[in-house]
Amino acid sequence: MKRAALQACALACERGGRRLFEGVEFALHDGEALWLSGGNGSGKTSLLRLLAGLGLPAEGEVRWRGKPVRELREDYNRQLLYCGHAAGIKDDLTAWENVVAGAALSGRRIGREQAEAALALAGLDHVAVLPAHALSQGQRRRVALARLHLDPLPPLLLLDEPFTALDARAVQALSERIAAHLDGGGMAVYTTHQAHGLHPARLQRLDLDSLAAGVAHGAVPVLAADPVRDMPRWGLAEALP
Ligand SMILES: Nc1ncnc2c1ncn2[C@@H]1O[C@H](COP(=O)(O)OP(=O)(O)OP(=O)(O)O)[C@@H](O)[C@H]1O
Repeated sequence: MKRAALQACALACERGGRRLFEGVEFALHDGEALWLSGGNGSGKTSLLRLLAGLGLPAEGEVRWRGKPVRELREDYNRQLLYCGHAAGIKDDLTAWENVVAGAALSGRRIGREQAEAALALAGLDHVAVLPAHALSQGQRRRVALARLHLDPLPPLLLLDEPFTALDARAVQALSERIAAHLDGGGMAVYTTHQAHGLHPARLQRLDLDSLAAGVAHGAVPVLAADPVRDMPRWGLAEALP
């Protein structure tokens, strides 16, 4: 059987002296997506941060192609793009400078031209030279997500509420970009409370509420025939004008 690219092995997480979850297990292969679900405060962001190597688990470990990520460090960092919940945008930088700075955080050097091209694909070419403090919440979010339009993408996308504050067209563009990444053998782990246009053929779901209630032990495959089970039934097509 093919070896998993990303593996969570009996992960436990504590924040503020409280155990948020334990026994988190999943194996993600090339071309697969994992949807982290759960209510506010269930630990989705905390889990994503562990997967990004931004924190240490209380127990267990994260493995990348069979090796613990704490040993791989920078090598692992180059394999992923983490887009956090908070936009992570610096107010005094322009939109394009923020894209350059965001790429640098993932160890990538890009120039203004590349940053502006990514912004154009995110539908933001008209605000590239504006300082971030002059942008709307949705535009700031799009600036943060513009890194997803840089080629080549690293294999693993870790996306915390990527659809928040985006309008229907931006949700669609982002969904298409992620879908193309998955079709090309990439992977995505994402959290969302929202309806979106992402219907990956190979999707697993890890519900942190069920885990906390002791009714689940790890990620479960979501049937391709019903990929957005338990999501609001209205679809993106209906949301678009
Ligand atoms: N730096 C921190 N120090 C202490 N506690 C924290 C810290 N960060 C998060 N927590 C706590 O950990 C719990 C889980 O937070 P987390 O952000 O992972 O939840 P979440 O599932 O992503 O929530 P949401 O859906 O609201 O974004 C919360 O109770 C939160 O208060």
